[in-house]
Amino acid sequence: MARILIIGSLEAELGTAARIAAARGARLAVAEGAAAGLERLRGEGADLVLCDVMHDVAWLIDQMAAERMACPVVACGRPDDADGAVRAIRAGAKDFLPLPPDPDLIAAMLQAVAGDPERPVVRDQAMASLLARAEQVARAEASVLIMGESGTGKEVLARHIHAASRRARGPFVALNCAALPEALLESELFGHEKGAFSGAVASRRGKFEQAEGGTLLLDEIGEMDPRLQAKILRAIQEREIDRLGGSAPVKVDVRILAATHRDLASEVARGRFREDLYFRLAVVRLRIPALRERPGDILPLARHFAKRYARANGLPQRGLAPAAEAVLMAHPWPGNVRELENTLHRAVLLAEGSSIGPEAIDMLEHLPAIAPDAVPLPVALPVAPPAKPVSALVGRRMEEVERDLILETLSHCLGNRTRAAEMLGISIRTLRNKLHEYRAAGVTVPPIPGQPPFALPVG
Ligand SMILES: Nc1ncnc2c1ncn2[C@@H]1O[C@H](COP(=O)(O)OP(=O)(O)OP(=O)(O)O)[C@@H](O)[C@H]1O
Repeated sequence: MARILIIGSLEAELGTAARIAAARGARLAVAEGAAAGLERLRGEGADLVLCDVMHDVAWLIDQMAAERMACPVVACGRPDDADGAVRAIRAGAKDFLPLPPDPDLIAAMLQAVAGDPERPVVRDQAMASLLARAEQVARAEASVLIMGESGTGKEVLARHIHAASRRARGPFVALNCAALPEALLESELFGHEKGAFSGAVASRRGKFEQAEGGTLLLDEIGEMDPRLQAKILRAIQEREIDRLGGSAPVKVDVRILAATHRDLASEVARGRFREDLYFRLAVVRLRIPALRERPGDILPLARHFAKRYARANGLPQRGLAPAAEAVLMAHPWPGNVRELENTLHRAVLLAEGSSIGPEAIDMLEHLPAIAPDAVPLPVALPVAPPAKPVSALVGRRMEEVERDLILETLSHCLGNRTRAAEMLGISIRTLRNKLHEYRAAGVTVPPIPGQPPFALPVG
């Protein structure tokens, strides 16, 4: 369940955004202004902040950075307030949500921060027995280590364990340990006292305290620095944590789930992961098979995503043609469920007939990530439909291929930045920076839907 902090008045159109988010299961908190919002973030944290551009978004973002808070901020305002939008984006807002809000955009934002609230789709026997085991261990209090390749559904499984546990009514808090530099990760996890570092003007509770009575997922734990590994071990063993700069430990009642795509046992053997922490975390180990190891899940998942993305895009529901099913079954899915999801998202947008045919199944080739600040690429660049093998791209410059892919994806998404970034597996900010570069080089960029092309010069 996503925890959203809304900064602004609910009487205006922001209230509509709040109602849509609440109807989709988000847990809401409201603050009247940026200072009050910051105060709530120090206390309870949030997965996402929606801030009306009437308030000082730039101050809020600066303050959050100074206090080492990593939560994304989305600015909201009238679509004709281009100045407000530009200011907010320049200040570091992740996105601009035009009001009145588009329910699909809110759904996409919620999904991006909190994953899919639905039950995992499972058909293959390998996965069904894993799910049964997960439900069985959910009721215990032991830590669980979830292993599996990237995109196999580790976070989905963690949420399922939380939902099936006695802590289901408590919060589920997730933190990606690979996404943050060490200092930021430390204060995200443990919080800090006033004066702990130069920007710490007030005390703040970290994720451990925010997850009180619930579950904390430490995603990509294999990437964690050994110093922080020691602190996590202490939190599990002693059930208490130390805020940065704190003088007394704080008791915490939190169940820890950890996920990794690495083979942690061999990380231990290489001296890169603490053995004692490994044994603490791995009381129960669940390994999610790669999608190619559970072919029985491919078509049920594909149908599920086809339905979901048709609904999200306001398109008619279409089934998969047998030839399209054959293409899906023949692919090895190195990017696992996330790759399948992106493929079906594209297919729903590309399909033209009464069913989704093989021509709409447009697999991506797997090349190394290009953008250095992109989120780990679940499916990599560039596009190579079956009729255009990757060899056709040989001789072209990487940045040129990347540009074509980005612009093409954006026009498939009818200019919708949030969806395009999601499909490309990069952050909205990376997408925006790229578009800005292209525009500066004189390339035509599809406008934001419902806005004139010049309204938002930053993309
Ligand atoms: N069984 C499933 N049913 C429905 N959706 C799924 C399932 N498994 C994965 N997904 C979807 O696939 C995407 C990737 O899943 P998830 O983020 O849980 O993978 P992950 O293994 O945690 O990835 P990473 O290692 O990159 O963090 C998500 O959008 C998720 O909703």
